[in-house]
Amino acid sequence: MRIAVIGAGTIGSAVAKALAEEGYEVVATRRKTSKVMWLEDYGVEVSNDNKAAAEKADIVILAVKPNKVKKVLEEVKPAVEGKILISFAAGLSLNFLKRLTGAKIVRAMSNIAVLVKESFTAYTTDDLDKEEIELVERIFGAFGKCIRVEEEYMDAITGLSGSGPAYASVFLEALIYSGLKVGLPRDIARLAAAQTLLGTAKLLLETDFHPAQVREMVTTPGGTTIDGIFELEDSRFRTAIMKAVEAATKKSKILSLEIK
Ligand SMILES: NC(=O)C1=CN([C@@H]2O[C@H](COP(=O)(O)OP(=O)(O)OC[C@H]3O[C@@H](n4cnc5c(N)ncnc54)[C@H](OP(=O)(O)O)[C@@H]3O)[C@@H](O)[C@H]2O)C=CC1
Ligand SMILES: O=C(O)[C@@H]1CCC=N1
Repeated sequence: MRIAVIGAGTIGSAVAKALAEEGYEVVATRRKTSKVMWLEDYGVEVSNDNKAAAEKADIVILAVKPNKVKKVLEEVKPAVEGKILISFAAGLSLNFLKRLTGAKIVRAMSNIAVLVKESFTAYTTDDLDKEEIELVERIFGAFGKCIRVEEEYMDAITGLSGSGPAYASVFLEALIYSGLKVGLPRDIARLAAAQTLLGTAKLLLETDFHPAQVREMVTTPGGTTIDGIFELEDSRFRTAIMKAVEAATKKSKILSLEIK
């Protein structure tokens, strides 16, 4: 199975590395190839020839920015005819992508945790048979967890879990920073913050606890946590997160309108 990753930038290079580590034959393209020569250490072939890469591949993954998709698809159109084409471009619909190629389209949204095989990938398609779905899910399995969803959810997924590592990182940065404020050394603050977020996420994934239950379990009456929660509520922390996800979702929706 040979996979071409077109657009080996932030997410494309992470995807190429993850697939190569899983044993797939991978070619990754971008114009400034010097920036990703490190991928060769993982057995990835690096190239600046999208057309040749797509021609030789069984499956093509598109990881260029949304505003570059049209140009790249014009270039590789004959080469991807009838092949599975997975697009990671935010906002671009199945219909938009289908109008540009005769490929079997999968619209997907992953996140940067591909780098540690803990990504969340949601995808939608109406072109693939059962075997092809299995194939695509095996590919996404190299990145972490994956689910198939209706296309109507893809913009919301983009706003929540595609962009999510950025929100989580802002929260982590704030936790680490506050650790410094209350006197912790940097390395201890970093470890305490990251492990706490990881542990809490695991609690949700491995038990049936609702986050509100976890919050209640931690909040000892008259104890320390309630003083922290009081400050968070006063700062409308949950409203801020909801506004962030809503704004990113809206942006995903307008991207395809902008790139008509
Ligand atoms: N970053 C993330 O966490 C996520 C991003 N995405 C999606 O992935 C896509 C890429 O995002 P991101 O990785 O952040 O962006 P980057 O800018 O880091 O990567 C895009 C890459 O595309 C390359 N590129 C541009 N034009 C061409 C071309 N004609 N042929 C081949 N390669 C080209 C660029 O390299 P060069 O200039 O050298 O050609 C660049 O490295 C977007 O559509 C985004 O919506 C999806 C999920 C998560
Ligand atoms: O910011 C972006 O547009 C991309 C899509 C999801 C994460 N990064």
